[in-house]
Amino acid sequence: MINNLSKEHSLVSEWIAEIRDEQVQADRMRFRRNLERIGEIAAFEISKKLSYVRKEVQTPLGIANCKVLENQPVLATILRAGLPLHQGLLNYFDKADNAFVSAYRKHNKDGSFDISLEYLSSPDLEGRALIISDPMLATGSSLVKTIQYLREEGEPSSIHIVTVIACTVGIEYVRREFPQAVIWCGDIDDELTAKGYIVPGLGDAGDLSYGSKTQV
Ligand SMILES: O=P(O)(O)OC[C@H]1O[C@H](OP(=O)(O)OP(=O)(O)O)[C@H](O)[C@@H]1O
Ligand SMILES: O=c1cc[nH]c(=O)[nH]1
Ligand SMILES: [Mg+2]
Repeated sequence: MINNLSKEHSLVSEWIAEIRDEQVQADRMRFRRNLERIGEIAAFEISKKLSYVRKEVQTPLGIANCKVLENQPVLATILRAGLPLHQGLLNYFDKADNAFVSAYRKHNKDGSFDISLEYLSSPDLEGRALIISDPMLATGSSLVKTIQYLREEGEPSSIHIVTVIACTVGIEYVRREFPQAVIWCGDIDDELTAKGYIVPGLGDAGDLSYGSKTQV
């Protein structure tokens, strides 16, 4: 299942226009904050799909019958571009547990690349709602490999994928591998370059958030 957060008119469209805009991108703080804001909106939408239990809360004047999350989700993200989006999710799911994975494109001499996964820090995922964020879903290889890796830490009760710009081919790959996962995206683009960049996309989300890195 796929939910496009800009299908309805909302501020998400305005923030996506800003993160795509090469002039606005010069302001790295705004770029990161816009990713974070989209994470906050995604958290609110996902929160409507989770389970709640009744809880009696003592107010200064009486007892209120409230609803609270039955279980806290696990928020996972992929270093490094995932960090601002993850922070947005964590701003709302403030009691969540967290998982971090390092996945990056290791470039070969012929211009092709493999996804290198070197670091994983995760709680037991058995029976938990897993919300995994990465702003760019291009070929889908990073997400697919990351989810395979994370599932070794236990089988989640549900998987939500939060991304900002998703490419059609990557969405299809992720859906084939994990038909049970729900994808939340900010916008969908159809084109992918031979080097795996989304067009029009926004460029390199990691570099735009944190600066360029030496080629690996
Ligand atoms: O769908 P895919 O084709 O796998 O591409 C998407 C991945 O590429 C980017 O990370 P990148 O490798 O640029 O690392 P970075 O976050 O350090 O910039 C992005 O944040 C995703 O993790
Ligand atoms: O277009 C793309 C593809 C992968 N990663 C990015 O940051 N941008
Ligand atoms: Mg990058």
